[in-house]
Amino acid sequence: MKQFDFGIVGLGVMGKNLLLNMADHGFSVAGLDLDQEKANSLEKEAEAAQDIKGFIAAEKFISSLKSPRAIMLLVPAGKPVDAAIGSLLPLLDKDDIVVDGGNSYFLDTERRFTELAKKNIHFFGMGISGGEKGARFGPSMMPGGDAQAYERLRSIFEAIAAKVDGEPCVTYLGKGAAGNYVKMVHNGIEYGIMQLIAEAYDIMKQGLGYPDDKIQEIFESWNSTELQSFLVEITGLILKKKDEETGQQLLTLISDQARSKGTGKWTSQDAMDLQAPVPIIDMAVLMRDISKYKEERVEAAKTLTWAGEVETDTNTEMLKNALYFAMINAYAQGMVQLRLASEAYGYGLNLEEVAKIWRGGCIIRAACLEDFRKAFIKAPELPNLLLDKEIGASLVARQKDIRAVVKVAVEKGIPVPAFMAAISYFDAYRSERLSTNVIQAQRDFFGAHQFERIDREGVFHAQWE
Ligand SMILES: NC(=O)C1=CN([C@@H]2O[C@H](COP(=O)(O)OP(=O)(O)OC[C@H]3O[C@@H](n4cnc5c(N)ncnc54)[C@H](OP(=O)(O)O)[C@@H]3O)[C@@H](O)[C@H]2O)C=CC1
Ligand SMILES: O=C(CO)[C@H](O)[C@H](O)COP(=O)(O)O
Repeated sequence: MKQFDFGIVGLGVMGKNLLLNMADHGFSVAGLDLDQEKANSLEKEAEAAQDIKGFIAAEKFISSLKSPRAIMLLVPAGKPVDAAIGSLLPLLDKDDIVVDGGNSYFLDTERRFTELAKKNIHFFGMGISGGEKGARFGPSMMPGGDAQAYERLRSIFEAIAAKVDGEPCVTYLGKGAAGNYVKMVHNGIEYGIMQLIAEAYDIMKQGLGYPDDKIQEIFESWNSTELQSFLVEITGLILKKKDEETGQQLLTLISDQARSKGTGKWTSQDAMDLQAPVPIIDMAVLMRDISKYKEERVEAAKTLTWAGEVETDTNTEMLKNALYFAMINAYAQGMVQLRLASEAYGYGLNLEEVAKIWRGGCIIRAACLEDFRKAFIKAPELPNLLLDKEIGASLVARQKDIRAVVKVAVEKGIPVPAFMAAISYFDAYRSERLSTNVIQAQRDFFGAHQFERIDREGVFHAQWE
């Protein structure tokens, strides 16, 4: 039987393209997937000269690989990785190498390393970036952990990696789960930049009222300036794409509910543990979260209306109103967390009672807690205090003042991140439509992650170029 140099488990977006890339570089490769169609499509897409075979039976796949074996997992992070390892493990031999090329949580990688080491199997995590095209024609790869095992595979990875000035975009990064950790933070930065681009788009669209073709030209031109980057480049291309059926700009038909797979959230969570402030990444994660509250946003848009132009200066009365506005938003956010925690952990919390006992004695006691209590008596299932008629009206009446305070603070260079977070949360929550459709389009462009549309049911993938 033919013996292959390298095997990949999971023939989806990344696995299939990495195998084709390896075959381009003269390696003989085999792939395993649970789905016969995917195994077939791998062979169909290969060129005659390429040495590629697809399998759906783990035994045949494993016995087709040269020993000691080199196998990479490219299956979704979490349980599928453990399931894939579980199915391979009885078939592996001492000194075989298993590389997890997916976006696994770094502590899962540490655990898997320990478990596989007991069986004398080398295991290491290697984050991979570049999406579908990167995998096919040259990704950036971030290995860490077992340095000797990496060394055995280095020539393959260096051959298939992207090159800059002749240097491959892959190098051993450090011990343990360093590879997955670096890729996690890469994705956190990715989230931050995608959110910033979406905001820049929104400022041009809503704030300056530019037509779509002008915004497209601006993004395209920015890519020839100091902003040159993959994400700016693809945004220019995304804005160009017309929907084949309606002839409209496809972006405007994409749902603004942004999906995510976890790496951005983990970046924020671990940054908090390390006391590493990453507020842009935090904001990017929470904007994807807020985007999910579509029904509430549509509802809030009806009552929490914009109050018009703001003052150019501020005074203590305005500051008092701004502080009240921001404080109410802080309570509203905490109450939403309690409601969700109650559902998730089965606490059976009654938020009216929480508001009641917080009215006195505790550090956050305040006159407004009586208003919250009344709001929850009126509507025990109230999803967010901002949706209460009286509370909402009290915020609408004060919004000009917090906007003025933030404006003055920004002009004078005074850090007011909590005031900014309050007004940003309010504005995001009262947005019937957010610019997170840009994020959904970007995710589909680079990673074939698919998107929902506003004019029909289902999930879609576009050929963006
Ligand atoms: N798409 C992207 O842009 C990028 C993805 N990644 C990461 O790479 C990994 C793979 O992503 P991607 O290729 O997009 O995912 P896909 O969902 O496109 O592909 C995963 C494939 O793995 C198969 N699979 C799942 N479990 C097993 C198993 N036990 N044995 C064999 N095959 C299995 C799936 O089959 P089935 O569908 O039938 O379940 C599917 O074909 C993930 O961790 C992802 O986060 C990293 C960088 C970029
Ligand atoms: O790793 C990637 C890109 O570098 C993947 O495309 C990842 O899925 C992106 O994260 P998310 O799906 O949460 O937007």
